[in-house]
Amino acid sequence: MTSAEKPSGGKARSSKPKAPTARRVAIVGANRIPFARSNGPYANASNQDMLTAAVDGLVSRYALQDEALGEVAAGAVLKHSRDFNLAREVVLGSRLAPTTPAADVQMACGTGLQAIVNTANKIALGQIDSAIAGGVDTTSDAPLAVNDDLRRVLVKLNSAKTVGQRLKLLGKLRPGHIVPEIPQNAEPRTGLSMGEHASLTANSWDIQRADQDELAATSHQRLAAAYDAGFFDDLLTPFLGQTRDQNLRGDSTAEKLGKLKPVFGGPEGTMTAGNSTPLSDGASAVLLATEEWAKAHKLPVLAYLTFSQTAAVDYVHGEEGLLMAPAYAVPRMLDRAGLTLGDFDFYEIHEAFASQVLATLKAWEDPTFAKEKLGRDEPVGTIDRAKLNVNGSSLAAGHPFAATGGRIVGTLAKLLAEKGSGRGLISICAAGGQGITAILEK
Ligand SMILES: CC(=O)CC(=O)SCCNC(=O)CCNC(=O)[C@H](O)C(C)(C)COP(=O)(O)OP(=O)(O)OC[C@H]1O[C@@H](n2cnc3c(N)ncnc32)[C@H](O)[C@@H]1OP(=O)(O)O
Repeated sequence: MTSAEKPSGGKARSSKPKAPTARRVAIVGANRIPFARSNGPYANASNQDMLTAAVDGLVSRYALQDEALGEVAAGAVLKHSRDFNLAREVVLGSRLAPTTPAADVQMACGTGLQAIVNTANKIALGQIDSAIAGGVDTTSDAPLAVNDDLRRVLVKLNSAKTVGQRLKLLGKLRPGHIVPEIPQNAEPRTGLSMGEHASLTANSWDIQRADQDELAATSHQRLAAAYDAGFFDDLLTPFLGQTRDQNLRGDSTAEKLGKLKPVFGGPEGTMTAGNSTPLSDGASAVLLATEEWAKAHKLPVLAYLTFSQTAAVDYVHGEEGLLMAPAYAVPRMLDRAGLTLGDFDFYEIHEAFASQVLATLKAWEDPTFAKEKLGRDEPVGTIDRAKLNVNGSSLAAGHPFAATGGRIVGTLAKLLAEKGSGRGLISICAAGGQGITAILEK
């Protein structure tokens, strides 16, 4: 080491450098605002407003006023350019100490869980002791961009030095320049919407309409029952008058859902507004820490985050469905954890579309998928449906993209805390052909 490389302050330390050690990562708490339908009660709320409400809900519940956490990590799928580091803006607008560092995360619908895993890894490696992680999304306040031609003129106008230069540039403006670029719920590389992609997958896996409607009705019924039982009382902060997820219809039945018209896949399609998630607004946040931090703050541990995995599929050149990456991520994660698909008390599979959940379950049960796609002699396994999304999921709650990970982690951590022991599996599909999964244990 040259003298210039020595740590400031003079002598190099004599003590042995510490090797990074894996520490247990505790889920200490979770909070979200009720989810709302697009252009509903949160139509005038921004991503910052909603995520700050979710974070400040944790601050109130766990007495974190002026607390400097190790990090806040969060993101949004759709966000304005003013929110370039949305997480940091949320810290500065919250009641946490402004000295809490913050990082922005983006992995489409995997954003919330990816933010949680990022901070969990830092806690495990001894880099931080506590964190809040989560996500937010609004389809009501989606950013509209000016089109490229107008942008070029405006940028040049900003640096024009003379009146003549400005007038010349203004003379280039055409009526078509004012047409904004509206964000599309579509894959940039295929131009197909998430629903159209899911419909192709539903056809290739032969997913029946009646099974999709049954799954959607169950999601509504279970979420309504969980609200009635008070399950969400300490997981939710009311926001703008909402105390429950606005999309929830506890009286949903497969029969009623069976009457809705197809919205994806043409007139013969099986996917409807009832068995697809609605466009939604909302935010969620999760408090993670070491066991020592939790103990020092006199906070009980709900559950531990023990494993996570990501996977991606080539939906552009290959035959694989856009939202099928969890079918690969889960078996990989099970192998790393030394577990089988049956070794869980709860399964939280994000319901982007009922058909997508059913296609994933079918892939895990399929010997050909196991052999040809996973290189396994046996299928991954079958899930006991009684343990799947026991308190409802995205079809009923709604799906503000980046907020779904925190909703699921909070729900599962509380389920495990109530049970007192056990293990839960989380699986989330994401745009871009990606998937992220995790295991929580108590
Ligand atoms: C992004 C990622 O990274 C990964 C992912 O998660 S992919 C998933 C991303 N999310 C999406 O793509 C969102 C997809 N959803 C949509 O685009 C829209 O919600 C949609 C096109 C499916 C429907 O939109 P819409 O037509 O505005 O729905 P909406 O008007 O609310 O409902 C249509 C009808 O169904 C009815 N309906 C909906 N849910 C019902 C239920 N549970 N029970 C009974 N009826 C129901 C409504 O009452 C309505 O009936 P009327 O026409 O008689 O009023």
